[in-house]
Amino acid sequence: MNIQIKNLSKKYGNHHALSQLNLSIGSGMFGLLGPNGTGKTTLMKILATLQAPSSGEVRFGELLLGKDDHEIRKVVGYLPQHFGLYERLTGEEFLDYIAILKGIRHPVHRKKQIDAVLEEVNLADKRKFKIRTYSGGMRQRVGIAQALLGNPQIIITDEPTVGLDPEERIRFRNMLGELSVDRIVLLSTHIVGDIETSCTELAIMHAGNVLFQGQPETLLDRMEGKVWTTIVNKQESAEIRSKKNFLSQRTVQNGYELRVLSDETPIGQAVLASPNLEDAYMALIGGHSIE
Ligand SMILES: Nc1ncnc2c1ncn2[C@@H]1O[C@H](COP(=O)(O)OP(=O)(O)OP(=O)(O)O)[C@@H](O)[C@H]1O
Repeated sequence: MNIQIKNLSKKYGNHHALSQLNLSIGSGMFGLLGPNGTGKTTLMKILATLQAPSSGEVRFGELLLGKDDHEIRKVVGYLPQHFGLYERLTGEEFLDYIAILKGIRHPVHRKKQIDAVLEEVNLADKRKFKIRTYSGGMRQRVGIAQALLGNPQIIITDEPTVGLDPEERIRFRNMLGELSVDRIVLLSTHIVGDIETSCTELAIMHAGNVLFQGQPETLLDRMEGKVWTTIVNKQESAEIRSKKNFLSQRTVQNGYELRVLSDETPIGQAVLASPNLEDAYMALIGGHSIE
C-alpha cells in the first residue's frame, strides 16, 4: 500500500489551507512536520475521508478518494488531534464500543481484536481500569488502539505527542515505530524531536505547501557545511538574531551560543557545526532553499 497525493488543494472561503500539495507516502513511519496553522490537520482530515478537498487527487493504492471512500475507511485508522474519551468506561469497554461502531459485530471477533490491539499498545494489564485513571500517555495509547481496530494498513495520527511528558513521548514514539514495521504510520507534529529519532521519511510543510520530502539524512546532507556556531555576548546576539540567516540560540555559561546558516564563515570566530534536523527545519521555514 502507498498513498499518492497530487496537486491537492483546500480552500476555506478565500483562505488556501493547502495549495497544490504533492506527496508520496510508502510504508514505514512518515513524519509530517510543520508549524501550527500550516495545514497538517486539514491534510489528515482529508486523508481520513472526513473532509473533501477543493481539488486534486489522492490514491491509496488503487483506491481513489472521493470515489472509493467506503473501502478507504477500512484501510485507514485515525487518531484525531482532539480525541474525546469516555472517562467512566474502562479501556476495554471503550474499545468494545468503538469496535461495534466500526462494524465488528461478532462478540468473539471483537474480543479477539481488542485483545490484540491492547497487546500492541501495551495496555493489556490496564484494560479493566477506568479511563479517568489513565495518564496522558495511556490515553494516547488507547487512541492508537481504537485506530488499530479493524487492522488498517494506514494509521494517521494528528499531533499525538502534544501534552505528553518527555518519557511518555519517547515511549509513544517507540510504539508507533513498532507499528510501522508492516504499516504506514503518518505522524503529524510541530516537534522536531518527534521526527528526528523515529521517522524513516519526512515532509516539511509550511503555509499549505510541502517544502521538502525525503529521508532525514538527505536533508542533513544538504545542510552539511552550511551551519555555523559561535559564542557571543548579549549585544552581538541581538544583532545576529535580527538577520535572516539566524537559526537558533542557546544560553551557555559565558554568553549565548548561536547557530547560523551560511555558505562561508559568517563571522571571524564561528566554527562549522554538524547540522541537525532543527537547523534544516528553521532554514526551510525561514524561506531558505536547501538544494
Ligand atoms: N473549518 C475552517 N474554516 C476556516 N478556516 C480553517 C478551518 N479549518 C482550518 N482553517 C484554517 O486553515 C489553516 C490550516 O489549519 P490546520 O488546522 O489544517 O493547520 P495545522 O497545521 O493542523 O495547525 P494546528 O496544529 O494548529 O491544528 C489555518 O490557518 C486555519 O485557521
